[in-house]
Order: sequence, then C-alpha cells, then structure tokens
Amino acid sequence: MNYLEGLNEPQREAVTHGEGPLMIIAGAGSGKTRVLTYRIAHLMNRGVDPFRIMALTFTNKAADEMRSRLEKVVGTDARNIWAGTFHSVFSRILRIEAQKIGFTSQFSIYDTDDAKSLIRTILKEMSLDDKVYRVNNVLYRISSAKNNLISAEAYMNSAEYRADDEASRVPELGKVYKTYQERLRRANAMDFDDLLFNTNVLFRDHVDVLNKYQQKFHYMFVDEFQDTNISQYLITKKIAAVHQNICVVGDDAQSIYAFRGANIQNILNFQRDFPDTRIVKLEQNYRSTQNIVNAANSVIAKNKSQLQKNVWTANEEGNKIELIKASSDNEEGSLIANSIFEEKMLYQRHNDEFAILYRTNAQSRAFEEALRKKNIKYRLIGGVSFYQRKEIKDLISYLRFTINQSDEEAFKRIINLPKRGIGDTTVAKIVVAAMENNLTLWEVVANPKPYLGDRLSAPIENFSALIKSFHATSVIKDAYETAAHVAKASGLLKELHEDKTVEGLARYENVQELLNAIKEYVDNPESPDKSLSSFLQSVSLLTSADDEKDDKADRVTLMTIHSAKGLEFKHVFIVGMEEDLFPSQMMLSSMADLEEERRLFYVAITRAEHKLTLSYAETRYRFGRLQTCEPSRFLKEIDASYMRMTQNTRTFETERNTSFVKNLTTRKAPPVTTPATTHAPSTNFIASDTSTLTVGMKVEHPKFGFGVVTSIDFSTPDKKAKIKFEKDGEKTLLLSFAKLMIHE
Ligand SMILES: Nc1ncnc2c1ncn2[C@@H]1O[C@H](COP(=O)(O)OP(=O)(O)OP(=O)(O)O)[C@@H](O)[C@H]1O
Ligand SMILES: [Mg+2]
Repeated sequence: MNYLEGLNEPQREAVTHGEGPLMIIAGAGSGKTRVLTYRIAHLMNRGVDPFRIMALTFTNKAADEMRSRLEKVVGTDARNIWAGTFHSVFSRILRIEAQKIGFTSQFSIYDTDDAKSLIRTILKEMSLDDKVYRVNNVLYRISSAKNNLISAEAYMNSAEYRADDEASRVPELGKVYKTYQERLRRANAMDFDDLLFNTNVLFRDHVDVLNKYQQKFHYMFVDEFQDTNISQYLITKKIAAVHQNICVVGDDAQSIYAFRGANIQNILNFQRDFPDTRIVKLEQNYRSTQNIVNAANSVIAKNKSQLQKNVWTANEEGNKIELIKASSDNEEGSLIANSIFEEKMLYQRHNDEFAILYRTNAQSRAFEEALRKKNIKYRLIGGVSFYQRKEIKDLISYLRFTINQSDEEAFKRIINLPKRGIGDTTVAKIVVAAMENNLTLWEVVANPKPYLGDRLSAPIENFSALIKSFHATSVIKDAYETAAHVAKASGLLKELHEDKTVEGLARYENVQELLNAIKEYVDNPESPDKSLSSFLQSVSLLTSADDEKDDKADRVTLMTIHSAKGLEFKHVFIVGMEEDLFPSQMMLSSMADLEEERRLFYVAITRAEHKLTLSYAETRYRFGRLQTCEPSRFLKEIDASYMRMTQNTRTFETERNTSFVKNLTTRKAPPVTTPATTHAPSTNFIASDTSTLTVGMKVEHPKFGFGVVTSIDFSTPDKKAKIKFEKDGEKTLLLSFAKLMIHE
C-alpha cells in the first residue's frame, strides 16, 4: 500500500518532514492522528529502528489502534515501538529504574480507590474531620500539586499553598500530603500522578538515566498535545532535548483537561523550547459532513481564546442536526433507543456505528434501560468498570500482594478474605505493632508471635505461609498459572462457587473472565513478558476509556464526552443538553470554565461522521429529586440553519440564521378555535413570546394546563408572573423559564 497517496499536500509535507521538531495544531477530523501514524510508518520504511520510537497517546486503546494500523503498513515490527499512554510508557521506565529512586521494580500502582482508602486512613489517624477534609477534595489538591511538580516538602514550605489551605479551612493539608507520600513509599506503591512525578524526579536527579533514554529515543510523538500537563510535557521535552525529533499534534479547541492541570500554554511553550519548530496547518476535515463541520465551527467561534483556524470539508452537505425534546430523562432514553432502532431497520446500520455521549456517567442509566428493552446491544465505557468490581479487585489484590508484600491497601483487602478469623481488632493491632516497632505490616505478619501472642498469631501465620507459597509460585510460573493457583488456593473461587444466587454466579464468571484475560495476555506475543508483575502493570494502567473486554462485538457505545476524544462514529447522539448539566453547573465558576465546557461540546459534535442528534429532557431526576430543566445555552449557539427539530412525530425546519431555540420560543401560537376551557393541555404545544404578556391573558403551561395571568412583576431583571391555573391554583413563574402558550 502506498500510504503517501492517502494524504493531502500539507499532510504529506508533515509525514515526509525530515529531522527536527514538528508541530501540527489543526482542527478536529483533519487527519492529525493519521499523519502521526503515517509519519511513524514512513520513518520505519526509511530504516528507522522501531525501538527508537516513542509514541504517546491518550488511551491504551488509541495506542493499540495505532499499532494495528502500523502493522498493516510496516508489518509486525510495529510492535517494538514504545507506544502507549504517558502513564504506561513512563511506568515501564520506572520499573526498569525503580531502585534509583528508592522503590523496587515490583512496586504497586494504587488506583483511585486505593488512594482514597489511604487518605481516609490518614485523616482518621490525624483526627481530621472528613466532612471538612473531604476525601475527593484532598486527593484533588494533592494531585494538582503533583501535576505542577510541587513535592510534599515544597508544598509545606510554600506560603501560597499554606494561605490557600487556610482560606479553604484545610490547614493540615500539607501534612496529609506528606504522610500520604510516606505511606505510598512504605507500601512500595505509586499512585497515577506519581508515575509522572517520579519520572521527573528520576530524570532530574539521575543525569545518566536521562542520557540513556535520550540516546535510545531518536523520535518522539505526542498525540492530543493540547491535553498534556506540565509534568508530562517536561518529561517529553527532556527526552527529546538531544535529538530534537519531536512531533506533537493537537487542537487547542479540543483542550478539555484544564481542570486536571493540562495547560494550553504548552502549545506556546513548545515554540519557545524548540525554536526551529516547523508548523504545519491542516484545515480540511475528512470526517464529517458540511452541516456538522459548520455547526461545530459556529459553536467554537463563541470562544474568545483560541488560535485562528479555518476548518472546512469537501464532504457532502449531509443531514441537518436533529434536536429531540423529551419530557423526562426516561423518555429521552426511549426516544433515542427508538431512533437507533429505526435507523437500523431503514438503513441496515450496525450497532457500532452509533455512540451516545453524555456529560456525566450517571446519565447512562436511562439509555441502558431503553436499549435493553429494544434488545439493542451496547457497551458502557467508564462507569463501574470490570476492574472495579469487588470480586475482581479482591483477586487482583491477592496478586498484587503476592508480588509486593509492602502493598498495604491490598493487604487490608485480603487479610480476612475469605474469612479466616482475623477481625478488624487484630488488623488494628498489626498496624499498631508495625508502627511502634518501625516495621512494615508484612514484617509483623510474617512473624507475629512477639507482637500479638500465640492465640492471635495462628491464623496470621497461616496467611503468611499462604502468601509465601504464592510468591514462590510466581517466581517459577507465568502470570496465568500463578493467578489460577492463587484464585483456587486462596479460597476465593470456592467461596464464589458456593454462592448460588444469580449475582454469585455472575461474580464467579467474572473471576473466570479475569483468568481468561490473563491467559490471553500470556499468549499474546506483544506482551513485554509473561510474568505476573508485567500483567498487573498493564491492568493497573487501564483507563476508564479502555475498559470493556468484549471489544469486537457489534455494540452501541455509551460514554462520556471526555472518553470520546479522538474517536469517530457514523451517528452520534449528544444527550442531556440542559443548563446545569451541560454546561455543567459544577464547572461553571468563571468565563474560562465556560469556554472549557464549550470546547467539550466542540469535541462532542466533531465525533460525528454522517449524523448528529442532540437531545434534552424537560424534567430529570437529579440528586434524588425531580427537577425541571432548561435547554442548554449551547443549543442557541449552533447556527439554526444547520438544525432541525423532531418533536414527537412532527418535524419542522427553522428559518436561516436565526437562533434556533429563540426561534422556537418566539414562534407564534397557532390560532385557537376552541375556547380555553378545561381540557388536557395541547399535544402540539408551542411556547409563545411572553414579552407582550398582560394581566388577564389566558395561557397554557405544558404541565399546569390552562390559567389566567393575575399579575406581572417587573421589579426584578427576570420578569415574574402570577398565574391562576384552573387545576393547580395560583403559581408564580419566571417568564424566561416558564414555557407558556398564549391563547388570547
Ligand atoms: N487525506 C485523507 N484522505 C482520506 N481520509 C482521510 C485523510 N486524512 C484523514 N482522513 C480520515 O479522516 C478521519 C479523521 O482523521 P483523524 O482521526 O486522523 O483526525 P484528527 O485530526 O486526529 O481528529 P481529532 O481532532 O478528532 O483527533 C479518519 O477517518 C481518517 O482516516
Ligand atoms: Mg486524533
């Protein structure tokens, strides 16, 4: 295959660019990822050793996809590229160099649950109120500090951080951070942020190590560059410093991780750090129809801070963007499931051509239910993932502890599982004994008698003998054989097998499924090696966007917009287009945050190839209460000429160049012939322009039915009206929110 043929002029220029830094900042769907992949293929075709190439992508899935596309062009050599997420590639370096920074190469990787559990323990020990020191917030603050490369010591010495903690009523945060790091170290464990932080420390303090990787990697690639944070950028920049062959691709309009420390400034810094950078612009979108590209452009144009770009497409004009209004979140679910069902019937579409994107994971439920009712297969990405399930975490904890006996979070999970008479009090005694004698938990567990006496020690000795035998197995057997042995000999499988409930059966099958996954890993020639620790590393780094094992099946994809980055689908649904939900109320504290939400909307729109459907519900259960919702302000930002509305079965198009939602609410009510007396509200309800509303007018409300205006209050910026409804009595409504149809 001649890959150069499938490229336009600027794309080819980027692919065949010789040596030296290269930056491609271009709009969505313009072929950035394609260029990156083809450039790697091009280099390999010209004899560059794949061992000398590092490619950093956003998800493991993106890395896998890149490898498989490369294999098509250059063959199995592509497997030798160091391609993966920042976390996975850097943890590979850390495993090799662990001793240099005081860890062993068996270190555990704590996931968010482990990290939270550790924070909770520390808060308890320090007698800090977890209502003030909220675990999520504590972790968020620590994580932000790490991503800005602020160590616990630097944090405690920083007047700025201290003042901020005082102001937020968490003055002890520095100490919590410090203790947290000490515990991780004692457990021979790192959390996700540490993988970046410690790589920075490694390269800063060990020039010889840095040199080694600088010499090894002649070519560096970063996809989705707009979302790298300072910590990630620094590492990449250091490795590339010698050869200067670094190629970054990204789109400032798709930067959606500022809340996690990603810094758009990186794009500007790059030109400063690599002054010889060649910049290539790509403007032609190959992914989407004209309507979709234009709609996306009209939205992103509302952002003030952005680099100038002119994205266009030669694709067909395509369908108008559809807007579905539902009365409730459940109806939203069924309308969308119906729409998928119809399209499948009418156009022989496959499930995997559809994606439903939402702002928050909690929204998935209504769609899952509706799809299940229609027997449409779907896969949920994120949410409670396979690897977060209790039985899976249990076995994984056993495996983690088998190779790293300092791993305290794993220890706490398995010490009494299955029950072996080691209760919470005994565990507390072990913890105290370890602290008082300056030992690790394992040192106490391996030799408990001097600290706990004979009676308590017996079951603990059994446990430590078990772990020792597991460890011995792991040294001589591969990951699969070890795991299968641990599942059986620990008693976990037996316990699950005895539970004959439906859930119990599912849990048993899940554990079998995990064992299958390990077998697959061992048999896969692309795995770095067959050891248990290698497998554990690969699973600890699965991000929520990678989850889902049954990948090949034909399914509708359900996921958050954040996880949809870089992907494309024939027909995309963006659901929950409501104020407070999208843009998210939680995120909106400043203009900058609104712009980030808008970029997120831009990312969502630009995932669609042929068709885009937006939907909102008028009522929704949130935080346990039924709430009335208002359509999202973002709907008004799409130029109306690219949209049409589907309401029940009626479809109408709006005039050109008028704001769609405004148009919707100012449309004059149709003439009413029947007098407005007691009957059910109209089915084809269209809200009127209420600026001319006066006392005495008859109106109709979608929920409260018919009523008469009794007074209007002009004293507040939002006009309020009192309306006496025939059924529900007098109510005060905000006119900008209430949808009223005027009947005279
Ligand atoms: N020159 C081309 N000819 C035909 N198809 C192309 C060309 N360039 C890119 N494409 C196709 O267009 C689609 C979008 O490309 P790609 O995913 O590389 O874009 P991107 O810029 O990385 O998008 P995003 O910003 O969403 O990550 C892909 O399906 C790709 O195969
Ligand atoms: Mg891409």
